[in-house]
Amino acid sequence: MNKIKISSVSYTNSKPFVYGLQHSELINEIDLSLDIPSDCAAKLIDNKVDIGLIPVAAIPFVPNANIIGSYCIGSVGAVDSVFIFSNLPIEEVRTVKLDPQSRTSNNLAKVLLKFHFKKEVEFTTDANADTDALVLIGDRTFGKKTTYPFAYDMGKEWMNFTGLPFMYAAWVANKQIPESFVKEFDKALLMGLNHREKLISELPIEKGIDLHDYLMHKLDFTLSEEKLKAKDLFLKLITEL
Ligand SMILES: C=C(O[C@@H]1C=C(C(=O)O)C=C[C@H]1O)C(=O)O
Repeated sequence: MNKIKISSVSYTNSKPFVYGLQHSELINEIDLSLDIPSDCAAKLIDNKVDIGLIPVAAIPFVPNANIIGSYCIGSVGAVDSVFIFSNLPIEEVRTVKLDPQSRTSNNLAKVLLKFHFKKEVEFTTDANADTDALVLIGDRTFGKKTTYPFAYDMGKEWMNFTGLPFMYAAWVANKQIPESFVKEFDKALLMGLNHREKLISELPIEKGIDLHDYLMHKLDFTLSEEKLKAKDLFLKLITEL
């Protein structure tokens, strides 16, 4: 049988999932690559992989997209790695630089600025642009909370706005995946989540982030009804931007 091709996120947030996959029997049946989120999405859209841990904002662009399994990358309130970092208070921000590695959080920034903060701002993808604020996600945010005058945690702001948790990335397939595989896949992911304490003890200490708090409490990996509701609302709001 051909191996099932899977693209997972290369950031610390996904290490429990990767640990579970790498330490299960399933590793012999899959071809696992680790990519930045925008590449996870591109690979799934281009059918270079069968399953991807992809930004939820990219789901509408995946042919035959179906969310599989019981886990995701989410948070119930603050997440500690998805920020608008700013030189000015949000009320005064006029220009925002987007993060090329992101699909969800760039759109989340647009949704929050328009519907929550009620601001019309200019967005740019030009890496060299000098802007009032910028979107940044993943490990590159570690330690930066205190280097900018203002740091807006978008998981927290989404909660303030909607009262809902948030789902940043979901396991999505672009074709029907056998149920028996999904069952084993879920088992491997859960095993990884259950080994977080061990995994954390082996991670290098990062300045400016409490990795134990991040992986055990800030991130919330359960694909709950509430997170699905948040995903639907988020995708609807994107169409109204
Ligand atoms: C919590 C995070 O969630 C993520 C944010 C994503 C995005 O903005 O597109 C995609 C995948 C996840 O890695 C993070 O990267 O810090």
